Amino acid sequence: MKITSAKIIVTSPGRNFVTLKIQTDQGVYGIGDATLNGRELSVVSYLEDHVIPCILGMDPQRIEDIWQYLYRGAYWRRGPVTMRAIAAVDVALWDIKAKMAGMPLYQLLGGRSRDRVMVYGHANGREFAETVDAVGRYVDLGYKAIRVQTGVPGIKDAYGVGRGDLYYEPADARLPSVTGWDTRKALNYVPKMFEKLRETFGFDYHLLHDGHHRYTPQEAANLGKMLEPYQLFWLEDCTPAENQEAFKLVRQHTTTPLAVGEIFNTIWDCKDLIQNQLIDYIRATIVGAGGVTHLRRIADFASLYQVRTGCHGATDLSPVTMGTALHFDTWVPNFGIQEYMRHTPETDEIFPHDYSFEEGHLMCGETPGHGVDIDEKLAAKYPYSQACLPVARLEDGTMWNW
Ligand SMILES: O=C(O)C(=O)C[C@H](O)[C@H](O)CO
Ligand SMILES: [Mg+2]
Repeated sequence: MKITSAKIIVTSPGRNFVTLKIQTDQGVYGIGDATLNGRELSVVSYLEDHVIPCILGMDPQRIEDIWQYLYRGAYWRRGPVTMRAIAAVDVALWDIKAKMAGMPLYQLLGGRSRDRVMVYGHANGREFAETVDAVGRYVDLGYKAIRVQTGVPGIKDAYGVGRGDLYYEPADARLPSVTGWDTRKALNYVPKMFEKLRETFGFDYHLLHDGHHRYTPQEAANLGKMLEPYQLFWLEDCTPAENQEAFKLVRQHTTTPLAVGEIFNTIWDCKDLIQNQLIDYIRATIVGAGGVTHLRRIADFASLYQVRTGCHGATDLSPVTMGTALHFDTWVPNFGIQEYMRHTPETDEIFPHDYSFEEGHLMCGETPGHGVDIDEKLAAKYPYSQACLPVARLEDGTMWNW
């Protein structure tokens, strides 16, 4: 069996998506997601210039070998561009293998570990009342777990707020727009928000919060401690994780569960965090961390330390990643939760899929493969349009982490 062609489809139904379609000499094709929000064309170039020429003629059944070839063979390892390109190939090959086997992907991975996959949605508001209303809408939609971000008085465009409710989109301008940050103001406001939410909705719902890399380890420890009475499912990205040791300080001071990893590319980014049990949930995802082949390696390693999965699932990950992640989540023994921000109806139309939502859970379908396809004619109607993620500055103008 041979790979006969590989084609890249860029489409922008409100946001950019990069999809790789691999064709074989047996007439079976597979698709993979290669979207890197705000840097889409860099992955397109990496695929076109360096990856596709190498894989043409290879045997698509040799998924592991092709993964190793693309990872080791480049000599230059890791990084978001390289690992997304590898992920796109890997997912397309798993799609092909599962289609050839006539099985939904989760069966190839080892079969079902659960009936359905608990997901969390994103609620946000500019202040308390609006945020409480937003959470209420998610409760009405049936969600059992809700990530909550709130505007903070005095902070311009606080992270995760005011960029859409069901269809959140942070990449909003050709050049990065400038948002603000003030840790003191956030620390004053965020715990009060969760107090209000627990008063209103009780403790039956899972609540989550994303610090989006804004706090120092000491500040993150303080936040985690203040949030303890509200029993969060997790506090995400409470401090930047390039220095994995930084989480020791946070861990020593709080029992609030910690999640990290949506920007991780390989097992090496989280090795110390996992083996030192500094986190509870690993957020690495299919498209970000080298596809099914590598994410499985991370999850298996994490299982040794009782760290559970919580795959990134923002809308900049296309339905191809969501569909594949749901097969992965259905199989993976140490599953925690799956993030689920809804794609717009236009996006769903371009990417027909067989997964479905019910009572706060997603279910993958039984179609052979990962269950997601692409309508190329429709995709062509939405040409690429450059959009960048914002940046953040402190009040005195200092650059901070967005
Ligand atoms: O979904 C999350 O937890 C995020 O932090 C979303 C990111 O800001 C988004 O994926 C950036 O493109
Ligand atoms: Mg996040």
